[in-house]
Formats: sequence, C-alpha cells, structure tokens
Amino acid sequence: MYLPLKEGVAGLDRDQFEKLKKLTLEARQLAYAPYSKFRVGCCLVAEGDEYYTGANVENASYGATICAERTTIVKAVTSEPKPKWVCLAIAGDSLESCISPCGICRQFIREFATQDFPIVMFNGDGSQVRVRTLKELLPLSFGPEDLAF
Ligand SMILES: O=c1ccn([C@H]2C[C@H](O)[C@@H](CO)O2)c(=O)[nH]1
Ligand SMILES: [Zn+2]
Repeated sequence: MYLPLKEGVAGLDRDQFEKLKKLTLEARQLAYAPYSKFRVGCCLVAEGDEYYTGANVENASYGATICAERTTIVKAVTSEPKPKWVCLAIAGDSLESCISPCGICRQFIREFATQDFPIVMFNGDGSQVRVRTLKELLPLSFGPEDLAF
C-alpha cells in the first residue's frame, strides 16, 4: 500500500517524497550528539504540505537523551493549528543500512498516529528506503483508548 519511489509514500507525490528525503537527511545537521556521535534526522509530514524536522539531543546524563523522532513530534504536537500526520521519516549516517525507531519512540508515535501510519527509514545518503506501518513496528500496542474504561 505504501510503495516507495515510483508511487511516492502514503499520499506523497514524487516531489513531496524527494522533499521528505532531503529534509530528513538535512535534519541530521541539527543533532546535538557529542557523546555517541550518532546523528539522527527526522521529518514529520503533515497535511497541507507541512514539514516538521528535528534531530537527537543528547545529555551528559545519557538517559536524558531525546531521540530525533521525539524532538520532531514534540514540535508538531505543540504547534497550532494541530497538524494532521501523514508520515514520518528518519535517517542516520550509515550508508550500509536504514535505522529504525527505538521502542520508546515507537510508543511515542503510537500516542498520536493511526495503526497504518507509515514510518519511512532512509540510509545515510537516501539510496535505500524502507517503509513500515506503525502497527508493523509496534504490534499489540497500548494506547490512549485503553485508558478509556
Ligand atoms: O531511532 C533512533 C535511534 C537512536 N537515536 C539517537 C539517540 C542517541 O542520541 C543516539 C544513539 O543511540 O541516536 C535516535 O535519535 N533515533
Ligand atoms: Zn527513540
């Protein structure tokens, strides 16, 4: 359903997909990663051709680190008017393979996205792309509806 490249990704046309890739790779420049030196860029696309970007922000107390995905999502969630999410993409620096969101970020995405929300993963130069739905990355998940008892 969410075919990359030729068909674009999840409602993105070719130009939007190329823009998503560019912004995701560029967002790595925003990383504050003096400890791991592992830069991650993220871009969230919202309806109306809106793009939110972010990168990982580390801390001397390592556990306080915020991933690129959460940095980006927090920007979008605290924006007005509330963006309607279309898809989210991430990229690390490795040319060998795509990275995928950590468990905390998968749960963080879960709070705001639908089960079929597409998550796009690029390798370091965007020559590889992998797309999975939230449900594929986080099956049998726990979310806001589960608290509505
Ligand atoms: O999907 C990921 C995986 C890791 N990181 C960050 C956290 C930390 O700063 C560094 C190494 O784990 O990469 C992200 O931002 N997103
Ligand atoms: Zn994470």
